[in-house]
Amino acid sequence: MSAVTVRVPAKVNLQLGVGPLRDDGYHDLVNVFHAVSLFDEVTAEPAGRLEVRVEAALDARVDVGGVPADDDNLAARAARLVAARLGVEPRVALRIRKAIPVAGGMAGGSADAAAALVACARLWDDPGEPALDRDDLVELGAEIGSDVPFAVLGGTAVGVGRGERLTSALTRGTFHWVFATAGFGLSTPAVYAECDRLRELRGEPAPQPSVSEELMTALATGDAKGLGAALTNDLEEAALSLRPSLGRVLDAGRELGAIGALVSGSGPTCAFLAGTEEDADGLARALDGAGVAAQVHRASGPVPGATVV
Ligand SMILES: C[C@](O)(CO)[C@H](O)COP(=O)(O)OP(=O)(O)OC[C@H]1O[C@@H](n2ccc(N)nc2=O)[C@H](O)[C@@H]1O
Ligand SMILES: Nc1ncnc2c1ncn2[C@@H]1O[C@H](COP(=O)(O)OP(=O)(O)OP(=O)(O)O)[C@@H](O)[C@H]1O
Repeated sequence: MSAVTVRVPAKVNLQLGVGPLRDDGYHDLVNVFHAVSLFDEVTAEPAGRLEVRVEAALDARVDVGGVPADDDNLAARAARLVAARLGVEPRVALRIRKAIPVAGGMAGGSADAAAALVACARLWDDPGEPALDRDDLVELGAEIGSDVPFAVLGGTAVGVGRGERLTSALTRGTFHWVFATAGFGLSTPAVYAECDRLRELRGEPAPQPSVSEELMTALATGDAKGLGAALTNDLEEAALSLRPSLGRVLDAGRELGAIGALVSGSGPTCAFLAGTEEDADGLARALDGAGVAAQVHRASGPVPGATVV
């Protein structure tokens, strides 16, 4: 087989309930993932050895400077895992075209890992009698990072454990989003640590999170207003504590008509829900004009996970 290209979406967390810190350094979560139409592409092509090339997607003003173009890239780790599982050498050139903001809380690195899992399995597995199915790739993804399994699956899903044990959620229709990126990144471990610190400061025991019924009902009935009201993120306070300027971005989105607003995952990207596609277009233009964000993107969800194109 020659080259395989896989398209993979970004995510926003519709509910991020953070429980106690576990002995292994992770937190128990209730993590409602939602895949949105902001895509990276990974092309895998047979080569003499494992190589990684990272570039910004055409028309995307993504700064790829901080993304490793070596073995540390999560996509390279994914290629090695698939090769080990199939008993082949990881002789592949991975070309990553990024449109998902880097270190933005939208799981860009995890998305590339998921795309590489799917692409390398397609390159190396026996098409007649595949050794690895989608579920195996979801499982392999958990060895790379907590967000990787969802990027393989896509759609909307509830993640428990550290976010890697997934169940698809019922949704109706399409939701329209606007994303405001920041000119800086936030480190995921630093944001979780800040969440713990703030809780300790208040003497507040970490709650055991549970899935929001309001959220599930809004998703199942396609109720954008209900969804906007039910969005929650336990990491938001921590992200705002580390970067108070994000508060102004959230306020601007709300004032300009968003029906829901929150920090995406560990931030710093802020996510805004609009009632209709037209509303989202208007909100994106207004937010751009307000000059509070580095970049403003329109997207919709749910969309499928890593898919061969
Ligand atoms: C913030 C989210 O993006 C929301 O989906 C994820 O929880 C983070 O997922 P991720 O980037 O794939 O994170 P991983 O690579 O698995 O873990 C990076 C670090 O984040 C923290 N981490 C992550 C997941 C989790 N359930 N609890 C944690 O405390 C830990 O410090 C961990 O060392
Ligand atoms: N393919 C990749 N794309 C982006 N970053 C990568 C990749 N591989 C490794 N990294 C590293 O991971 C760090 C976090 O990048 P990423 O874009 O995944 O953050 P994020 O979107 O905040 O993740 P999450 O939402 O899962 O917490 C980067 O600073 C970079 O050093």
